[in-house]
Amino acid sequence: MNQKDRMLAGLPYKAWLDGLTEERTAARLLVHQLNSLSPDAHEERDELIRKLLGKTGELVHIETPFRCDYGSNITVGNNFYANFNCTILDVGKVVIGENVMFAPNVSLYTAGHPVHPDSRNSGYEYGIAITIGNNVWIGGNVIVNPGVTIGNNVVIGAGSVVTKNIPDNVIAVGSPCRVVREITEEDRKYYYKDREFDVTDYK
Ligand SMILES: CC(=O)SCCNC(=O)CCNC(=O)[C@H](O)C(C)(C)COP(=O)(O)OP(=O)(O)OC[C@H]1O[C@@H](n2cnc3c(N)ncnc32)[C@H](O)[C@@H]1OP(=O)(O)O
Repeated sequence: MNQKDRMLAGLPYKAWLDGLTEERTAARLLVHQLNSLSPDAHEERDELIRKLLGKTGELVHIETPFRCDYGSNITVGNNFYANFNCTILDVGKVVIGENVMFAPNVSLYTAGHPVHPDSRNSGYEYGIAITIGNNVWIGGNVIVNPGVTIGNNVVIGAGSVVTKNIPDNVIAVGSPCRVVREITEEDRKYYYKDREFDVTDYK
């Protein structure tokens, strides 16, 4: 296995060997182009995002600045929105489902280093895949750590550090992020706390 195969398999690998530095440089050039676009350059932005990311659904809107390591290890489903300053360290695979929204400053870190200083100084590091389900809203300033899977129909509260898997149909918050409650049919009525929808095209 070369270092890229090791990286994508979640094994310890060296990030500067076997063409990985060159791949990151190529991605950084695309990211730089993306982040330098005029806000009204909608088509160019869409094209660059599709060139940068591995696979993308139909509607994908990423506000700039956006940062990632490779881009090619990120798969995004249909109807994805990321607000300003999203950082995805995709040395491991990142799979994002359909209808997913990120608030500002969301960071997905597949990358990490051994905790023992001697092991860390060996230069070996790792990437462990992150998976995010369908219909997920991630609040502002959330960090998702290596290896985490977030289920379907989940809300992650602002400022959370997600260190463990989160099941389907829940609200989870905090550092470390923990489930606070299930999302139920009762929630359908409200748009914010106890404020009910007053519109006719959605109830
Ligand atoms: C140079 C670079 O760019 S690196 C890329 C960026 N990557 C990162 O920033 C990842 C940083 N990694 C972390 O935060 C990791 O969680 C580490 C290294 C601290 C994990 O250390 P470990 O010894 O494996 O801790 P472990 O995962 O077993 O967690 C122990 C407890 O601390 C909690 N915990 C772990 N990390 C955090 C955190 N960052 N914030 C809050 N709680 C945390 C866990 O939930 C767990 O809680 P519990 O005992 O209540 O279940």
